[in-house]
Amino acid sequence: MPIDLANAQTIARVLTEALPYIRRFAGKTMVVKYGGNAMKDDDMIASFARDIVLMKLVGMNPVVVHGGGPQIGTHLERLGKKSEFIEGMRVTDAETMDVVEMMLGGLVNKAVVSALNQQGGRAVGLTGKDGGLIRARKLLVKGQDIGQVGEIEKIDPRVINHLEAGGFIPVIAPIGVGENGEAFNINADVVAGKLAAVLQAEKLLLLTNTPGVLGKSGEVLTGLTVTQVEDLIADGTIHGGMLPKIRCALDAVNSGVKSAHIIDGRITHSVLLELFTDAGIGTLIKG
Ligand SMILES: Nc1ncnc2c1ncn2[C@@H]1O[C@H](COP(=O)(O)OP(=O)(O)O)[C@@H](O)[C@H]1O
Ligand SMILES: CC(=O)N[C@@H](CCC(=O)OP(=O)(O)O)C(=O)O
Repeated sequence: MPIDLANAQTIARVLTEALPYIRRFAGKTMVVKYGGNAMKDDDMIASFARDIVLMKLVGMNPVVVHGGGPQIGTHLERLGKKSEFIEGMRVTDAETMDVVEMMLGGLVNKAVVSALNQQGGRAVGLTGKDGGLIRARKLLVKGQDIGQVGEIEKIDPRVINHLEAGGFIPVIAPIGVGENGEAFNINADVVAGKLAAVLQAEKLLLLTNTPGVLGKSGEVLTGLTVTQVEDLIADGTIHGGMLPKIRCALDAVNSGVKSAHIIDGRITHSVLLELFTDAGIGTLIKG
């Protein structure tokens, strides 16, 4: 079959345009948080997996932290349990904690691992219990006990470093371990933010189900300062699941992560669009 020269040249042009970004980011750690809302179907997961495997193959070190809030919710409903959220955190009794550990550490983690391996990656799934990765203690939300919800006490990144050195892609479920070996449910954004800080990542990418942080008229906000964010929280423009996201993005950039991005994980190849274009997509938060 004769070569379609125009098409081949377009592919060559796209590849060479990506070259400066590939050079800039080679060897750099990128923490990518993949929210449960952005993994609604197999095509979405496959497209995400291709982006991550490509990042790895061109020399970056992607570390994936996944959520699974909607998946936990669906399973709890099947069991006749309704969830309550306070400040974006799921109130987690003992029975809910079992479901969280089953869904995040089991089904969701393995779906992401499997999708990455299907695309030619070598992914390894972990929870914060593995290798003592995430040490946690009970989180009190405004002084209130909301069950087995954890805050991070310490991250020991050695297991991640070993995996990276061996060419593996770590895929982390946001479950922490307490001092007595008990499991804690931790918001995935919080885990991603802290991990990005500990690893001194180049970027923290938070993939969700909105085009970014939206203002009052539905416009995508970008280049937000701490004061602007506090105002948007105070007047209710930022609420619910966006609260932990924006807070951990700010914490990450204040702890040395070069930039944090809240992007639409429903868009095909959103990760590559963010990494390989000057303008990027979604909401950028810089230190
Ligand atoms: N200002 C805002 N801009 C965008 N989304 C917002 C805002 N305030 C609240 N949200 C809510 O936050 C949600 C994203 O958080 P969440 O549902 O926890 O997603 P994920 O599962 O990706 O972590 C959005 O779908 C939206 O309902
Ligand atoms: C304490 C807390 O709320 N934990 C979350 C953990 C999963 C998560 O964060 O998932 P998404 O990123 O998909 O929202 C939960 O139980 O839903």
